[in-house]
Amino acid sequence: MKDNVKVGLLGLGTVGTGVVKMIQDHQEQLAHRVGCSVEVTKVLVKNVDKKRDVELSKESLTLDPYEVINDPDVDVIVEVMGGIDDTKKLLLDALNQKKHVVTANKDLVALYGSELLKAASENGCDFYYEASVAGGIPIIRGLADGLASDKIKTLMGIVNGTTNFILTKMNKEGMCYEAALKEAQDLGFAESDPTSDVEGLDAARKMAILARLAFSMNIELEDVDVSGISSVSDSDLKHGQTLGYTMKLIGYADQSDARAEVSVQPTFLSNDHPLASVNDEYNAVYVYGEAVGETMFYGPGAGSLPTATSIVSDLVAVITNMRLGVNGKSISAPQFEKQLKKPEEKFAKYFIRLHVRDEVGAFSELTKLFSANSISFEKILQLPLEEEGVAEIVIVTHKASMENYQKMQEQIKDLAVVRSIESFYRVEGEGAK
Ligand SMILES: NC(=O)C1=CN([C@@H]2O[C@H](COP(=O)(O)OP(=O)(O)OC[C@H]3O[C@@H](n4cnc5c(N)ncnc54)[C@H](OP(=O)(O)O)[C@@H]3O)[C@@H](O)[C@H]2O)C=CC1
Ligand SMILES: N[C@@H](CC=O)C(=O)O
Ligand code: NA
Repeated sequence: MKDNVKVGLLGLGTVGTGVVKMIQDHQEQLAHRVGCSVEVTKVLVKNVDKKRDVELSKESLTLDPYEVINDPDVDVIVEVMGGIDDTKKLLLDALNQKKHVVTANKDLVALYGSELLKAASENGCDFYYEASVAGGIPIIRGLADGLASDKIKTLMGIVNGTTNFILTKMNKEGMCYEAALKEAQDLGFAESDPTSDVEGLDAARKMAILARLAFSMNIELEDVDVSGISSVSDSDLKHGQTLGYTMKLIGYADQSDARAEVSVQPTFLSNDHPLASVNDEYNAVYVYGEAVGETMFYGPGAGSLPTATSIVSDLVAVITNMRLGVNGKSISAPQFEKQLKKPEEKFAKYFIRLHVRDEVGAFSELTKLFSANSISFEKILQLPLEEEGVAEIVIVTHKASMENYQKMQEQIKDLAVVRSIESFYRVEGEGAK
């Protein structure tokens, strides 16, 4: 075993800077853990003249990725530059050069994680990606190691800090959506184009990665049903609060009878669900295992040092494997063939807010339609609106199948008493699993 492991870094931005700081500041502890020193020797950047927050020799910076990847002295590549297709090519080239890879890149892992893991194993290399989901929370390791003995039934995650920050500000401080988004951008949580945060794509990528691992099935990004928070209104939040719910953007993954469903959608959580009190930019993943029951992983989902913690812990794992001579030996292929639930196999409760004509028989029309589709009411609110002759009705249903909801949604538009369907949200977290 070498007495000095050399790391090539692709990217020296928010996360890359944290990685260099941690390796430098925790050197003594790292050396004790892995039995050798660890050093960042080559770093890819876009601009070598930019002022950096860490001390690195100017000669270690390069504009050419292949100066890092082809360097025979570099043992491990840490990818913290972002990007998809070009970055995938770089990482495949690195693996083919027998370099181990650690990445924080959720966009890439969600789309090409299986391919990269396969290439790693064929080359006898490690490919680790803890930082790609929920930044500093050890959720990948939690599923892959901590809960390896269990059968995971359900995952529910708040895995996007930006949307959790926005919803918390709207809920607790009455801030408007636009102002809350601006603050999340100013604080640096949001992606450069925040559309992927607010429309749920960032969370969908993370849920695809988690569901693939938890269910050992090749779940792909396109298997995730996605909707974001951009149309959540103050009225929805207010009615939710009245009924004892908190709105969160929830990534939901569940498997029953070897069939999986994965979605990301704004969801009303019962206030007593543990995820309901995860606020601001924090992330959390609730995991229900058949044997263990309920567990929850909580912490910072982004940020320089939290994310670097996961990267450097992955480095510790790679170097430990080097010492033991077992790199690339972990099983990466999924155990099960992918099977997804059909709409008639997906069950949930829903919150529905409608504007209806306030006239005799309106309610009985609604009741007839819901019961024709085998959907029963659990909670109902009716409130007058400012406009004469129009009332707002909020219904929370008992659990029913997605197939029945879809039929009801199609038919409700044709009811003469219904003026508009204002919103429709999943409800979770009430009652036993
Ligand atoms: N920020 C966070 O909290 C989290 C980020 N991630 C992921 O980590 C990765 C990095 O994120 P972050 O540190 O925030 O990103 P930044 O934009 O802060 O940093 C990107 C770095 O990569 C360099 N870079 C980017 N493209 C190229 C290129 N084509 N050639 C050379 N250098 C390049 C930039 O160089 P230069 O400095 O010269 O401009 C910069 O140093 C992303 O995949 C992100 O999704 C994951 C979890 C949390
Ligand atoms: N934009 C992301 C950053 C981390 O992945 C988020 O808001 O969670
Ligand atoms: Na993580």
